[in-house]
Formats: sequence, C-alpha cells, structure tokens
Amino acid sequence: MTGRPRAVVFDLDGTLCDSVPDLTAALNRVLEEQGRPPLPAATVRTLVGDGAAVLVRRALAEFGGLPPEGAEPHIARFIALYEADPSARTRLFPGVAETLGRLVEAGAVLGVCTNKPLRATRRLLSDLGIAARFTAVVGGDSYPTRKPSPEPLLGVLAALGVAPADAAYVGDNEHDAATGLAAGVPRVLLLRYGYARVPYEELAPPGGPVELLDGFVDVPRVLGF
Ligand SMILES: O=C(O)COP(=O)(O)O
Ligand SMILES: [Mg+2]
Repeated sequence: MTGRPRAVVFDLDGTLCDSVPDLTAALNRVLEEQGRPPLPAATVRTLVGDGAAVLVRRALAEFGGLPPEGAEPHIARFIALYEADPSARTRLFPGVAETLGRLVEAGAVLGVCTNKPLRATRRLLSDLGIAARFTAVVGGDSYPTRKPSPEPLLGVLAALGVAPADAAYVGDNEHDAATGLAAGVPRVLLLRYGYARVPYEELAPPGGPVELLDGFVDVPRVLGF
C-alpha cells in the first residue's frame, strides 16, 4: 500500500464501544434464570471476542458446568435478551464518533467486522448513532467462519470493493491481529484499551505489521489521514 488506505475496517466490541456492561446484564439474566450466581463484569470481559455462543458456553462451562439440556437453549435466550437491548449501558470509547466522521470526510470508506451476531450489531451501531458511517457491516454469523478466519474481513472488503492491499483493519484483540494478517491487510492497528487475552506487546512485535494505539483519535494520523 502506498500512502493512506482506501478502506478502514473496524472491530466492534473493545474497539468502537465498551459493550461489556450490556453483555454482562444479558448473560447474568440467563444465569439467574438457572439459579446460578451472577458473574462480575471484569470476568465477562475475559470471555468476550468469539461471539455470543462461545460467550455463553464459556460462562456455563467455566463457572458451574453445562446444564443437562446443554448450552443451545441458553445461547438462544442470551441472544434474544441481548438483541432486544444491546445499548442501554454501552458507550463509544472517547473520540470514536468524531474520528469516524473525520475519516469519512477525508475520503475513506469504512466497514465493520465483528464476531457479534449481525442483528445485534446493526441495532447497536444504530443506537450509538454511528451506523451511517459504515458502507458494509459483517457479523459473527454472516459467514460459515468467524474471526480469526480471514473470511469475514475479506467479505467486508469485497462488499466495499477494496482490495486487502488497499485497506487497514483496526481491532482490539488477538483474533483481530490474526484476522488482519491472514487477510493480507498491510496495516493492522490494535487499541490497547480493549479486551485482548494476550499481552498487547506480544501481539505487536517491533517491526511487524501490527501496531498498538493508546487512543481511537490516533487512528487517522497513524494511517496518514
Ligand atoms: O465476541 C463478540 O460477541 C464480539 O466481539 P468483537 O466485536 O470484538 O469481534
Ligand atoms: Mg473486539
């Protein structure tokens, strides 16, 4: 890529918004309905990043074991609860709305590539007032595979009509680093305020294509806008 990218694709949870409070609320409703104790938000934060089904499976399996009926009905219940109200306690990280506006004004086309189910993703982007910034949005259930597979990111870029070589990907965790690299995107930025389960320094060895940022407002400068 010479100069600034034509497209910038963003992860959602832990990158654009702090969604842990609403994920925690929906998850704890599901646990409460089974007579299980609630999980603190700090624990739920460590379970996010592989989509709704894995979030519920991890919560059930790691904290009390699978019920006899299995995880499926509880996954469905969680998704229904979360989709109905994904934004009551969820906030954009500082500078996100303004920075997305700057990028669009500077001529970038923007997309979202998240492991969150697509319906909840669309509703959350709309509730947060940023849906119109994105030309293409892909969720964890949009393709047969989800991140760290490159399939969803390649799908967003195809929808945007931009080659991976002309794009940047901005995320917050180990899956985002792996996804960006596997898709052949030359610039991969990670926000170090996010929900990674691996130390950020390990995800971005010096001299490699993955770069660490402290704040969302740094995205345009780092990408040459
Ligand atoms: O795990 C999820 O539901 C979504 O996480 P992501 O937006 O960081 O991909
Ligand atoms: Mg994330």
